[in-house]
Amino acid sequence: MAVSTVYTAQSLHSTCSISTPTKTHLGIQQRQVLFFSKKTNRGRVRGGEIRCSGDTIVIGLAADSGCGKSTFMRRLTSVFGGAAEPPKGGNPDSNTLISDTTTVICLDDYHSLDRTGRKVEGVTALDPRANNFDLMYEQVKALKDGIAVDKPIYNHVSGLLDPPELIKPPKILVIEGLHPMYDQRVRDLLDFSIYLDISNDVKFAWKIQRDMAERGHSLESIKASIEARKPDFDAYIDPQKQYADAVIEVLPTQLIPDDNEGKVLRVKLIMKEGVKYFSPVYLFDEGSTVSWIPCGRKLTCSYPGIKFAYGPDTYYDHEVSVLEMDGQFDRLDELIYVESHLSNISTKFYGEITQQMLKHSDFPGSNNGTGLFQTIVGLKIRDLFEQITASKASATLEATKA
Ligand SMILES: Nc1ncnc2c1ncn2[C@@H]1O[C@H](COP(=O)(O)OP(=O)(O)OP(=O)(O)O)[C@@H](O)[C@H]1O
Ligand SMILES: O=C(CO)[C@H](O)[C@H](O)COP(=O)(O)O
Repeated sequence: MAVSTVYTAQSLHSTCSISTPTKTHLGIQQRQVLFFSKKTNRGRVRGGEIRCSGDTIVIGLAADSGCGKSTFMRRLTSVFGGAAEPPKGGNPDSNTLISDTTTVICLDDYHSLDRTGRKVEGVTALDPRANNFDLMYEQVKALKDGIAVDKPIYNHVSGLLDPPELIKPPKILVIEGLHPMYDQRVRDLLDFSIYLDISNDVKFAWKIQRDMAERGHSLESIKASIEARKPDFDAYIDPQKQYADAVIEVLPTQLIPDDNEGKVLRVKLIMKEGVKYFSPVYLFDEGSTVSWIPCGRKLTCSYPGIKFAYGPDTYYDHEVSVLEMDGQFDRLDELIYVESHLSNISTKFYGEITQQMLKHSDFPGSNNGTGLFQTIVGLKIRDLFEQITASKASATLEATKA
């Protein structure tokens, strides 16, 4: 049946269309509703069907394991205020984090093979054959359409697939994990996508630090696990960065010749041009090529100092703007000096980036470009969300007037 008019009902918090041939006004339509299910977001009206699409925006965050996704998610959630918690009263090993505005689901939950299954089949978790992309697509689409889903849980403690958990459509759904941009159907549902591109040397250093200190793994077993994953990482995970709207690339510093300590990092924020609702951040002058050493009277820098760069470039044949920071901050409160030279940062007040960075100074990467750029991307996502919401609201208003 053809959709002929747009229906808005305050109780539904979504935009709904009715397949009736007559153009009707809100009051009449409310009398026409015969049945409506909030679970499926569908119902019947006299002479037709009602279908609602939700207001959920979907963000994809791709990276290999141990590359800072959880840290990034904590920064993003904090931009919206409120803490993110696992679903109340649910599975204690749930991978989901829910706050007032955001729900973060981990795509490991769509592993179709559990740990034993992968061993038997001889595949890694990065291999598409170990993941259920049909279900991932159906459930992300349902949530985007405002429909709750029973999502499976992959239990990282037991290595088994646990009974599903109910996920309701949030304002912002973040799908984070190995493959948010691998399947074109899922990719097409994303309103914005991010790839955390950690160079091999840095990834190795982070993994050793975490898996040895926190998980009791030996150096040899960590090396073996990284080597075993590498071919599948190169084949299935890394290529997704070509689709990302923003890439945070983490490399060894260039400020220390032949550095092999991996403590000082050079971080690039690669921002695609022409993405709807996203205007890349710039330093001093949009579109110019800039190199800036901010150390001196207003920014304290110990060895090896700090260097920023900004300029246009191409990335996988796309036009991009790249902002780069090499080095680390000695005093986070002085970050305001750098912040005041950046534009298009989508802050709500002067110094918001600095405030966010100070608030989470204990998070990994708070003194370097990883923390700074993750915070900036968080602010850009808030801005994108506000723009999409405003544009949907005005489209609905126009449609009800028609
Ligand atoms: N910006 C950073 N600077 C330094 N170390 C970092 C940074 N981000 C993450 N790490 C290190 O990497 C480890 C993994 O980070 P995090 O838990 O955020 O990654 P993840 O991608 O969510 O991992 P997983 O998918 O395996 O759960 C941290 O314990 C920390 O040691
Ligand atoms: O790449 C991963 C994503 O986090 C994990 O290795 C994958 O999910 C398998 O988990 P586990 O090692 O706990 O069985």
